[in-house]
Amino acid sequence: MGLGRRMKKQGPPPPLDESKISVHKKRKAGDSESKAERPSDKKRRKAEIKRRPEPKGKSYEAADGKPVRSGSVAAVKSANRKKKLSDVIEWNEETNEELSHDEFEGIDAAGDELGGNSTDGIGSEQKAQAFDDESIFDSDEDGCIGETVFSDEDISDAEKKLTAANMAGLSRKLDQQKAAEDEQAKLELQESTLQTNISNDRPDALGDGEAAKSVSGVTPDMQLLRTRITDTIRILGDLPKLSQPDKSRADYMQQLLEDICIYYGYTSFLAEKLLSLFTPMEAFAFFEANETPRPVVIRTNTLKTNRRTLAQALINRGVVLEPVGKWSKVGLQVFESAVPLGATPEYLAGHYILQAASSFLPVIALAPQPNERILDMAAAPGGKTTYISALMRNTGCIIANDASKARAKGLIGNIHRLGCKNTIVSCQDARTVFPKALGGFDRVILDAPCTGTGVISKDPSVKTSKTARDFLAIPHMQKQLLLAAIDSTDHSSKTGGYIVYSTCSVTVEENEQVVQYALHKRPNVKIVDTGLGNFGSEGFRSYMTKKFDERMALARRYFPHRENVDGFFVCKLIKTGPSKLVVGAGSSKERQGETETIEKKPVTEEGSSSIDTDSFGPFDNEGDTEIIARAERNRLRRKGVNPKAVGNKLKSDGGDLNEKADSQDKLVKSISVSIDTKVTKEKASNSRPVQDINGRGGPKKHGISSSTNTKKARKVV
Ligand SMILES: C[S@@+](CC[C@H](N)C(=O)[O-])C[C@H]1O[C@@H](n2cnc3c(N)ncnc32)[C@H](O)[C@@H]1O
Repeated sequence: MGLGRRMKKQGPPPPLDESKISVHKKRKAGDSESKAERPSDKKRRKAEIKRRPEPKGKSYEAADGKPVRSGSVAAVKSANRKKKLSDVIEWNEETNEELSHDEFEGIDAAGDELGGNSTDGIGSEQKAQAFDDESIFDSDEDGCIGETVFSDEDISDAEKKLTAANMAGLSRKLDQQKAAEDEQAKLELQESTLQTNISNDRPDALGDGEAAKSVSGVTPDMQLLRTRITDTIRILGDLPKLSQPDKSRADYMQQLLEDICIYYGYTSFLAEKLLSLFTPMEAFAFFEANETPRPVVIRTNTLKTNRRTLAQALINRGVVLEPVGKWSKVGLQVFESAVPLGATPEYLAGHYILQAASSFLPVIALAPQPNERILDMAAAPGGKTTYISALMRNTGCIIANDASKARAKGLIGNIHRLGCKNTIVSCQDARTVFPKALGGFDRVILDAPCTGTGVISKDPSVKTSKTARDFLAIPHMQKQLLLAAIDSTDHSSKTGGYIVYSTCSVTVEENEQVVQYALHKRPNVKIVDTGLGNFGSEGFRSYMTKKFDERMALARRYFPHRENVDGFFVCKLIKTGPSKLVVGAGSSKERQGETETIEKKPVTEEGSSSIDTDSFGPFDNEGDTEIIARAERNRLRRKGVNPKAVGNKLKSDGGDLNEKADSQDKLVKSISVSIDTKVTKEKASNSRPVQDINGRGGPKKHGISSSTNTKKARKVV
């Protein structure tokens, strides 16, 4: 379905709350947009609170741990919104401080933009630095020096003009929003009058009255079911006062679980897992948020344009949009579009990519620097790869890997469309290839394959398709991938040594537990601040009976009902020493307490190398020829041809294949040499050791000839 049609059908998505509450907008008293939105928000909250009678003096706990008035999801939403408001204001104020003196100052060359300090480090000092970097890396003026930028900051003339042009669309959006809210308030009012079982102080959510019969029928009455869900949540919020004397908390939780499964269509396995992450009231808000689409967001490709120019071009085509929020200077939120966003001339020219807002965050946390070697382990379709490339201004080298051939095609398409020239695509299982064939990266991003519990609004099939087995197999793979990511990182990188782990899932098994496992297996890494400020919530330090590393709070969690973005987890690690591999359990080496270095650190010109040549070579041409000939015989057999009948030809083919392999060798060698030259030139300015794309280089004194490297490159690239 085209985007335009989707939006027409569903109406405009609610804007990212965060974008509505930036300090800038708050301060602008005359801003019609912020003026227009606040009363309607208030009205909705009022309507929500009004329709649910609250027992006097009772309070529930919101996510921030502060008590809120009981009885309404709106109360939790409101409390969370307030928390977010204060968080964002705090963040924005901090950021503004940074911006006030240097946002657009001193930019006289594209590279300078990235030439600042690393965002990375630890603690508050690091945080401040990270904000600095945010303002440096993520700015709009890339490649468009001298032009006014379209940004959230007070470059108001440009923004005013743009907003004026956009005004009609934005007010239409507000009208629609208001109509939707009125409709919702009406529905909720009707719903509250239907609460037949709240005739006294103790709602009978577990009773077998009419309501219970209606919801347990073949076609349950969804309205009553919803009412029972809200009643149960209310009771769970004040069990001593509201519960029936003979019913326990477990009874109510069981009822809630069953009702949620029926109402929203989850398997009880998944509903229980998700329910366990929140208070019942917040869980309800989460399940509700999964029923509505997140805002459509596009990311400006700063390799080709800037946000203001892009916004203007799209507005001229009838697109209603506004900046995504203070935290990004490249995102635009689209409310309405007269044209399909995936087919505009700007899209085809690579001026933007459709990308969920939360998917920007791992890249911001990665904070790539110019001229670095970066590995994107699971890259397709390339939203993050292309963002990294833009932040590096097409310098250095990104290895964009994905195990899926089909998805890699999309990745290649995006890389070409967006004009990324510092990227090499490989299609391998990252668990086996890295760091065996390639290692020593300055930074590694692992946006891991996951169950997708953060993107249920996009893919509702997750509600029923994920089984207990998935929650064993997928975290297992994530753990393997994260260890490979760590082992592929150069701990002695002068500019980096960082790993970012992210998923679009909200479960603990795929997030904190995976990171905890990696911390246990690799004591040479520790968690550092993501540099994402207070946007999002802290990672869990404990879950049920499990306790995690104290620094897990530095990881960030994002939820659809809190930040109005896809559910996401982002954790940043720093590698402090080389990886050691304890050889397989029970092996003689382990018994002797020996360890083996597996990190493929780049070979420096001066010498020191940690390369274990035995583990990946040498390559055997004769052996290869035999394997190729055998494969050919099998292929012929499958086609029904007797290999012996073409025996002689096959022999000569063997020769041909040898020649082919040789000529391929030459070709790859020349590619390798040209990349070598590129990396050498770029690295020279950083006076870093010369490397080839394998992360190695230098003279043969380490026992690796350049042709060996070439063969390895051929295997991977
Ligand atoms: C969450 S998606 C990545 C999205 C991507 N980072 C982006 O921003 O566009 C996860 C990807 O991991 C890939 N994948 C799954 N198993 C893998 C493996 N063992 N090695 C490398 N990639 C893998 C999948 O094909 C999928 O494209």
